[in-house]
Amino acid sequence: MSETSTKQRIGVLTSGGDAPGMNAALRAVVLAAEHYGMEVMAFRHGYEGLLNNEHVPLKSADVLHVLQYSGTIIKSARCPRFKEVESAQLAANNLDSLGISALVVIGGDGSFRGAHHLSQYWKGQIIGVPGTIDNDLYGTDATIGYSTAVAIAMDALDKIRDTADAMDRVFIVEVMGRHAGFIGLKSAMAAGAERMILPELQKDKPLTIAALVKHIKRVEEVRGAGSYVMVLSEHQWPGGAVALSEQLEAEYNMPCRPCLLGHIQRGGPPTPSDRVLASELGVHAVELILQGKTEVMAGIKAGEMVEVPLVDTWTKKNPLDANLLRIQHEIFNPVKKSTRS
Ligand SMILES: Nc1ncnc2c1ncn2[C@@H]1O[C@H](COP(=O)(O)OP(=O)(O)O)[C@@H](O)[C@H]1O
Ligand SMILES: O=P(O)(O)OC[C@H]1O[C@](O)(COP(=O)(O)O)[C@@H](O)[C@@H]1O
Repeated sequence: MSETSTKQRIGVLTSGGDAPGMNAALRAVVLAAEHYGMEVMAFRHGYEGLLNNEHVPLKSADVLHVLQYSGTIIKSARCPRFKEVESAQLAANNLDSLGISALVVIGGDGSFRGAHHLSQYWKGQIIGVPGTIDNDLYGTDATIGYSTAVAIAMDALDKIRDTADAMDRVFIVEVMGRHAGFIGLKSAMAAGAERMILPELQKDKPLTIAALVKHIKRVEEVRGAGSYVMVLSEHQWPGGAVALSEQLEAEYNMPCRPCLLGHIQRGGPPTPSDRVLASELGVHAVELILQGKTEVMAGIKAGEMVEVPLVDTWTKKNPLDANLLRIQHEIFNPVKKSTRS
């Protein structure tokens, strides 16, 4: 506690890959904390800032008009050394020296693992706020940033469709989500893609070029010449969309173009859904602190605020939406089961 203040002091940081809406979550944490008579100390550059004592007080004036921007005003980082015991001990000492009694970690599953690691050496409260475009955290229907990433991917897919249609071309559009196909599935459905290759589906039935070519040809037989747009989650093919499209051309003489969306999916104005989700979850995190909770993630389930044990968020998995998969694979697939071999 600072000498002049008797207010409860809480810490906050953003960690891992930045996600659209993180600023809205920060704003919500700061406004809620002030509302309840607490003060906020932010650590810049995620866990790096916690280790380097790179901290800055955050007041409501600092978070005015930030919720419409992606990125994070306190910066984010990946901090591999945080896995070490000495790092957690150092972080605990730094938090105690600053009189911080609770820490809000805005990030993904790695950041929550880091929070759990810290909890082994620090007695303060720790609350997670799900901030990742990948939507791969158990216990919440949505993570902050996911809606924006899907909207960006859909917008790109719509644009690709225009040129693909004009030239009767095959396109492979690579989207983010190293281990999770949520962005791929939702954007593929939203944009009417002919095919999607997602990490979860790859486990049962890995993609082969022969199967892909067969599907492309069957679609052409059914519909006539036209466009074929495929959504490929990153890391699902050696060399990604570029290598796959080169192989299609070289080995099957099938003109194909790759398009990598990459970090575009993490920028631009967050969608209304992400802004509102981040606002609700940021306030919820502060209210969980007031309730004395620790080692939980503030989440949302069927419109209700929930708290999820931090460990569950990465040890358990949300499956891909089975109904969306069924519709994509069976109802929207131009190639019907009876004609597939
Ligand atoms: N097992 C772990 N123990 C301690 N810290 C971890 C652990 N896993 C991840 N972290 C910390 O969390 C940071 C963010 O994790 P990362 O997986 O990169 O992003 P995200 O939180 O978005 O999933 C890492 O750079 C590291 O500092
Ligand atoms: O920005 P980086 O470090 O290149 O990481 C890219 C990765 O970050 C993400 O955008 C988000 O992942 P995390 O939430 O795990 O950080 C992934 O979709 C992508 O694979």
